[in-house]
Amino acid sequence: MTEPVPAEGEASPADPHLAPEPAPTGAEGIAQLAAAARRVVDTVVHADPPADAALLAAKLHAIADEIAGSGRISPPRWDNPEHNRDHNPVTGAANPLAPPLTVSADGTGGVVGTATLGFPYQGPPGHVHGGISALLLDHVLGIANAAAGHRAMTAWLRVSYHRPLPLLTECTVRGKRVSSEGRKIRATGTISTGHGTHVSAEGLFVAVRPDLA
Ligand SMILES: CCCCCCCCCC(=O)SCCNC(=O)CCNC(=O)[C@H](O)C(C)(C)COP(=O)(O)OP(=O)(O)OC[C@H]1O[C@@H](n2cnc3c(N)ncnc32)[C@H](O)[C@@H]1OP(=O)(O)O
Repeated sequence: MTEPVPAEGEASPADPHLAPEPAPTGAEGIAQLAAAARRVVDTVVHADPPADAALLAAKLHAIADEIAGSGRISPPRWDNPEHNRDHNPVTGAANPLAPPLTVSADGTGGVVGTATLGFPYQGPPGHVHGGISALLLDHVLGIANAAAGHRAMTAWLRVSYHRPLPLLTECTVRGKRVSSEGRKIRATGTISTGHGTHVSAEGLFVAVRPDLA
């Protein structure tokens, strides 16, 4: 069947270029750039080397130069929640390294997040690198502590790998503060899929000194 032809000067609703989204600003714009950069990384990691790789690399450098031309954000500060939230490598919408994991309260005093990890996070073939699992748990336990009112640094984290965590499979990351004693906070967490628990962790965190927080 032939598509109806729009009258002269009339935008065709089928053509996305004729009805562009309003230009994003601020955090939304950075999140959009980060999502595009994430896609570039994911594509590059499992691409066959293209014949024109040098040309494509030059184009990517030109794009990076153009983005850098708009300047840089101010240095990170402990008391800047926007930086902490948007730029971290786990949940940060502004960080192309972040899957990103989306985290919210789990209704029982802990926090829960989901993510589907692709090839940039691969360790054993077809499975997530153990260091990435530790990263996710470290951060989610930190968020669980923050949600319970404690901004704290990891003193130690003990991670147990029960079974390999598959790539390209939605996983659920949970964290919960279990106790506090002075500035010392203990928290635990898991990474699971429909097949059960793959990774678990427990950690000791120490509340950030008041002169830093
Ligand atoms: C919305 C926000 C969400 C944020 C989520 C972010 C999560 C990010 C998690 C991270 O990745 S944090 C980065 C990785 N961790 C670090 O870089 C920490 C490096 N270490 C330090 O900065 C300090 O060693 C530390 C803050 C952990 C403790 O130094 P302090 O000078 O503040 O504390 P102090 O040494 O006085 O110790 C306080 C208590 O903790 C105990 N402690 C400290 N480190 C310990 C350790 N490693 N093992 C066992 N206990 C430890 C210490 O014995 C003592 O116990 P008591 O009160 O019973 O005497």
